[in-house]
Amino acid sequence: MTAVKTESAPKPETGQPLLDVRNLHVTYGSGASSVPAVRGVDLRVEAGQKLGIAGESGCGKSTLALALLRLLPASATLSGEILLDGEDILTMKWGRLRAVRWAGASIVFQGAMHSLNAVHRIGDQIAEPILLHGRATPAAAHRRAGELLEQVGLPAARADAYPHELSGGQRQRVMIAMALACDPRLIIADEPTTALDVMIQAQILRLIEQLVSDQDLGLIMISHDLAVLSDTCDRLSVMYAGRVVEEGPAKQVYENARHPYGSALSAAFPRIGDLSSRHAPRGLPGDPPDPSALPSGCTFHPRCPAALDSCATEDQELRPAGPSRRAACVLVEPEATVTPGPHGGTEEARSTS
Ligand SMILES: Nc1ncnc2c1ncn2[C@@H]1O[C@H](COP(=O)(O)OP(=O)(O)OP(=O)(O)O)[C@@H](O)[C@H]1O
Repeated sequence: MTAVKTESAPKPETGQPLLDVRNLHVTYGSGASSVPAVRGVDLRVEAGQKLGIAGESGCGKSTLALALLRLLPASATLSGEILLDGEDILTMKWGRLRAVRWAGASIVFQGAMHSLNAVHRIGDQIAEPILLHGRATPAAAHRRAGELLEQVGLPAARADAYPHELSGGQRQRVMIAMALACDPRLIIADEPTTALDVMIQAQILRLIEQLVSDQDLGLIMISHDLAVLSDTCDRLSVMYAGRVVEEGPAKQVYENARHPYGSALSAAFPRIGDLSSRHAPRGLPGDPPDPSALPSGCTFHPRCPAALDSCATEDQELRPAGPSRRAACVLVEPEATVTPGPHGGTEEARSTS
């Protein structure tokens, strides 16, 4: 992985956020076969704030999550800034980066069975980052592992179990305990409830919410499911083809997306128990583009039911779309709403008030 410095954006006037990502680009490979997976993403997370990142498979969400802690393979080139408490992760020396991983920010990956080591007891696995960071003696680290298990709703005695002795939901709780082991300020959860059944999914989401609020942590939660994110998070960023195309307060983005892609994604993911006409599930035809062969103009235009002729040639930047909201669509004005139309298209309603 290569980090390339680019020109800094101006510093905000107000207090420094916990995480401030500026103009982040990630490209896999080089030359004609390069894959621009993340293209100029800006994000901010304050302590105690929960940011959801939504988008279909292939939109660059996991690449973004891994980039935040420089966990990408060597073929990835990064540029921009990732300021965690004001320190740039991209230019950090290795020693400092090792200290920041787990203790500054930690990641809960999807699929706990693959992330846990099958041949080690879970208590040892939770204690490992504590020992690696020299935070405690082996005995104290194991005591702490038991406390962490209790914090995530498991008996401390489960520390002696192997991963295969636990259910999927219990293993995900272990992953969360491990992520908390070195008292990070930011948790990045990449599809933390994928592959869990709906009841367990809800329990894990409530657990994450509780821990984040009790410990005043920042949270980035990644999912393709806009309904889940809108229930859990304060703000949402919707990604398409490596870019954020819409951002704003979570419930507003879910209920009344301004970008036709946000609108289509919210229609595709109804809330459980909310299959009213407003949120009857509707499929979004087609697939996100191959990042190595992006369409011209707005990358969503080939799938967009509201596309104008100009969308095939003119790219759109994020623009204000209401208080604390932005969207990258030519149809969007601060007072405008783009709502799903009766046939799966979108209708634009501009308020004159
Ligand atoms: N190691 C890699 N080398 C080359 N291309 C990659 C690599 N990892 C991911 N990509 C490509 O980068 C793009 C973004 O992938 P990424 O996994 O970040 O998307 P995603 O939105 O997280 O999707 P998913 O939810 O399926 O994980 C995809 O086109 C993917 O094929």
